[in-house]
Amino acid sequence: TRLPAPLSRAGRSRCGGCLCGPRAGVLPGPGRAAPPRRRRGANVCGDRAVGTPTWSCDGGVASAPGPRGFSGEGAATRTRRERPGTSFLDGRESKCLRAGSANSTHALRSHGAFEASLSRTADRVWGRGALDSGRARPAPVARSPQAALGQLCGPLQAPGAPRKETALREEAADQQVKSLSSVLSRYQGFHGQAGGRKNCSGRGGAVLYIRVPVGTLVKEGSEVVADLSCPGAEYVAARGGAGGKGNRFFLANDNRAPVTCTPGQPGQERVFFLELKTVAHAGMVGFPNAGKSSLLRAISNARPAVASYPFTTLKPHVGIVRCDDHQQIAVADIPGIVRGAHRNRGLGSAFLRHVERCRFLLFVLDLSEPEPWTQLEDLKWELEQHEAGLSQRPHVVVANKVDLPEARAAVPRLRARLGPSAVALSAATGENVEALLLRLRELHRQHVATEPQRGRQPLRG
Ligand SMILES: Nc1nc2c(ncn2[C@@H]2O[C@H](COP(=O)(O)OP(=O)(O)OP(=O)(O)O)[C@@H](O)[C@H]2O)c(=O)[nH]1
Ligand SMILES: [Mg+2]
Repeated sequence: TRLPAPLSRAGRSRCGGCLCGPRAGVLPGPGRAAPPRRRRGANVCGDRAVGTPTWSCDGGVASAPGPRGFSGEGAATRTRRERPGTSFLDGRESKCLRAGSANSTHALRSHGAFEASLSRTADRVWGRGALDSGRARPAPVARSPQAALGQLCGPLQAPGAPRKETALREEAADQQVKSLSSVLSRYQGFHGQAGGRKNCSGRGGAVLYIRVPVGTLVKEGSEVVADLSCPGAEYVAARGGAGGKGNRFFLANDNRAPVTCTPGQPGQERVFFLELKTVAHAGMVGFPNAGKSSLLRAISNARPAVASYPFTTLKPHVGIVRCDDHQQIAVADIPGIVRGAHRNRGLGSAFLRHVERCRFLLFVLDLSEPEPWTQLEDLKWELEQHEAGLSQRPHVVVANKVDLPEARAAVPRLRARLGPSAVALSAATGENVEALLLRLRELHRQHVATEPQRGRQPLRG
């Protein structure tokens, strides 16, 4: 009659007289404790099938495929351990293996010229080497993109653990980038390195910068998470997962030669929508054919298209006006607005978002039209429909085409209606353009005096 195997202190049966715990090839179920680690020199047992996670009492077992070197149930001694790889953890050495974190980013550009969407999927890199018990199994992480959205994958490392490998994904506002067309449709981050021998930590993954134009709004769903409105502004879009723990982490009095490591955690997965709002000091607002593009050509080096048909300009152009005192004023030529634009007439009001960022406005009226002052009322009405208070920003009223006889005749009536501050000029001939530049300079000076100093935002909080 075979006697039942003696019980260990933990209440588990020993096999073959050695001190090992559950038999190799058996996964510890819920509520069942992981096997204790074997002291050096203790007996080893366990049969195993290749590809099945297994345990041995000394913890020197890898995930699939299973390690070699142990065979036979109840084998009394271990004669030699074969290394499954160059970085296999040897029970006689203290080494640190770490898993790098990995991330990848997808971007889907939408139809609009100023919108793009970014999404990321997390990748994972498992630690090389051995996993020996349930304790070393990685925590389950959400796999579906929806479940993983906004998730910072991987727990923070315990004190004393090797340095966390973190890969950052960032967006940086760059003045050299003029549109979102340079933003690619997919980004993949850099992996952290695996740890090495002699207690060496792996190098963290490098920072991947995505350069976007100044004025980019970063949205996550409908929520605005970052407003990169000043040069050099940065936003950490996604963080890499924490690195794995090397076997040094598992060093204990009863385990002087740990051969356990943990894998790195998957990185963060987030989906962004990028929206560009043109940033300029002054925005030119007017009806189609009022002469906005012609005026921008007259006061700056910008060369927007000019034609005698409405809606020549379909996207904003920014020109730089250089003043005598070396100040530079950015002036944006906004596509024409018609009555009912807020009800989607004409080009609609989508591009009015570019006006939101302008510190002051130039209302450009076509003085050759009958009753040009009504244009001003309509323009202000449309701005108010888009955003309350938008029409109240500091502004200059510009009456264009004064070179035409009917326009010149309308100047006194215009002044009577709008006051003497309205600037009557001709973009075509350059008549009285200096008066507009002086007004621009004055508005810019007021803006600089009132605008709070905004420096470069910190990279990490
Ligand atoms: N006579 C005269 N014609 C002008 C003047 N400024 C512009 N024009 C003409 O007006 C027409 C429209 O000029 P644009 O500069 O394209 O007008 P716009 O406001 O940019 O028009 P959209 O881009 O459609 O909104 C062109 O045929 C210009 O030559 C001006 O000062 N005098
Ligand atoms: Mg134009």
